[in-house]
Amino acid sequence: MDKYYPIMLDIKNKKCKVIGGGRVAERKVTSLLECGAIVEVISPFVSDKLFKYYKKGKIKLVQRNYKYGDLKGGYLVYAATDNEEINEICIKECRDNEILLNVADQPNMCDFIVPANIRRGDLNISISTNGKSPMLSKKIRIELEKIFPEEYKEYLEIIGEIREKVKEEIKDISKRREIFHDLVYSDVFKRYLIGELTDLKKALYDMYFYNYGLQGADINGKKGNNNRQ
Ligand SMILES: C[C@@]1(CC(=O)O)c2cc3[nH]c(cc4nc(cc5[nH]c(cc(n2)[C@H]1CCC(=O)O)[C@@](C)(CC(=O)O)[C@@H]5CCC(=O)O)C(CC(=O)O)=C4CCC(=O)O)c(CCC(=O)O)c3CC(=O)O
Ligand SMILES: NC(=O)C1=CN([C@@H]2O[C@H](COP(=O)(O)OP(=O)(O)OC[C@H]3O[C@@H](n4cnc5c(N)ncnc54)[C@H](O)[C@@H]3O)[C@@H](O)[C@H]2O)C=CC1
Repeated sequence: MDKYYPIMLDIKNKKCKVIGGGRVAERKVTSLLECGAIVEVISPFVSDKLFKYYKKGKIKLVQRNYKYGDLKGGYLVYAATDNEEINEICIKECRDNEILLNVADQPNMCDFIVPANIRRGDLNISISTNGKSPMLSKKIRIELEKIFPEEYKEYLEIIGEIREKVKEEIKDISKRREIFHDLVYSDVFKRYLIGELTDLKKALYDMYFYNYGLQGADINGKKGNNNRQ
């Protein structure tokens, strides 16, 4: 049975607490900030980057050792010290208060683990090895970044926009599904990536209108040619 259930969690404006201020804490804090969390770091010493975050008002800093009680009100907690005693107290506090916990150096004590992640606008690709090899997660992330370039952001924006239109304009669910299939499986985006097309938005809209708007006099019936694969 898989221990971990992958979900996309909305942590905007949620209080997330990180114990420790080293390289690992820094990585966790950075991704928490990217998702709009309210971040508090508890650590006697913090890295330069974390101190900059504090100076810019991006995080709250409690500059001392962690003690039981500090995690009150936390939504997610990360223990990123190199200290097993601290982990133990923190684990107890989180268990007592049903707070979800990530322990950087004790995967067996984690309620959740952090995957390697690629963002292309609203496209999110996460990779996890269930803790077996974070280095492998990182390597796969780097490989996938080449396969899924930045342009996916724009592509997804456009097909998301067209999808909303289709949902409004076309009542027949199976027809809608066909249109979404064609938008995603056509070679338009591939041609844009290799420079054969310059205006992606126009090409995708043209495809939609040609196949389902202008050509099909009856929007739910007749259909023009499409590039179904
Ligand atoms: C279980 C987990 C818990 C958690 O942290 O959530 C965990 C645990 C541990 N990591 C360790 C080591 C390393 N971690 C990295 C990197 C990352 N670690 C991340 C996640 C996770 N790490 C979770 C599982 C993810 C999964 O399921 O695959 C990533 C993906 C996400 C992130 O942290 O943001 C991020 C890559 C981000 C990116 O670049 O894309 C590197 C690589 C490097 O530093 O270059 C190394 C050194 C090489 C190696 O060991 O593989 C150690 C041993 C420490 C020691 O040796 O003492 C432990 C503890 C243990 O295993 O006992
Ligand atoms: N999960 C992951 O992705 C990885 C985990 N690790 C493990 O994570 C742990 C942390 O790694 P690094 O950030 O590189 O270590 P680090 O030594 O750079 O940072 C540890 C931080 O903990 C703080 N700290 C120590 N005692 C504390 C206390 N009582 N209360 C609050 N803060 C305290 C220190 O001030 C320091 O800022 C290590 O045990 C390491 O083995 C290491 C690499 C990756």
